[in-house]
Amino acid sequence: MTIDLKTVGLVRSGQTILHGITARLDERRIGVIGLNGSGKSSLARLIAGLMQPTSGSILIDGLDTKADAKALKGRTGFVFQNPLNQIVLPIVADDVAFGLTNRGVPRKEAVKQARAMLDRLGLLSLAERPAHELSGGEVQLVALAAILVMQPGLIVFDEPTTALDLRNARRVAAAIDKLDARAVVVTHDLALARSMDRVLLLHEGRLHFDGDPAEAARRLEALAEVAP
Ligand SMILES: Nc1ncnc2c1ncn2[C@@H]1O[C@H](COP(=O)(O)OP(=O)(O)OP(=O)(O)O)[C@@H](O)[C@H]1O
Repeated sequence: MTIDLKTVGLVRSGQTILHGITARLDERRIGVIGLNGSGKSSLARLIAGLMQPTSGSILIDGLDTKADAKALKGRTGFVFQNPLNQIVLPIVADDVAFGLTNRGVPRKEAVKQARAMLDRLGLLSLAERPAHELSGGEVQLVALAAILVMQPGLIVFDEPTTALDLRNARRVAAAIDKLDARAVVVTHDLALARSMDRVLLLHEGRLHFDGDPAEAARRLEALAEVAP
């Protein structure tokens, strides 16, 4: 799967949030880092097709996120920064099955697939638990299960380890590492960023650096020092 960013620009409420971002991404794990407000979440949402660019275009395997939105539906998953917003049904297994039933898979089969996915992530013990009782780390992993069960080719994560302790952050990082799907990961977690194949560093809506993860992390540290 290739993500082709072609001079992607985004203007919101008269403010330019992204300035002509161009990159052709073929790697399996793409990190996106930058200071607060640099445009990371906006870029992630554009790649996932949740918003449309104001100028330029984004092609996923040659399909335009704007013109071919219908064809791309279901191919890309998005894991939100606060995955509690993503949970719609009270019991974990039903929630993980929700996307499948929505797609027309019979409920029994959908729940079976959901339980298998929870099992794969080592979360089967959570299947019958009320979702609102889960810890932050468990919610993050359940949200990931709900996306994975849909078998998207690309998963976009918006700060997946924020608010997680080291153990759960590592579990999420390991789950991302094991994915069959491609991943775009927005993160402030430099250990997670360093584990990616390629990292985009955004600064004030511009692509400040694109390439080696360790170098991207070093450049971010340099930006953090000079930032007011
Ligand atoms: N709908 C909007 N209207 C106006 N400005 C917006 C809108 N959405 C985002 N912005 C602004 O765009 C800039 C980039 O926001 P974005 O959420 O993409 O940054 P980010 O790099 O993900 O930040 P953070 O690390 O704080 O989550 C910010 O200055 C933000 O205030």
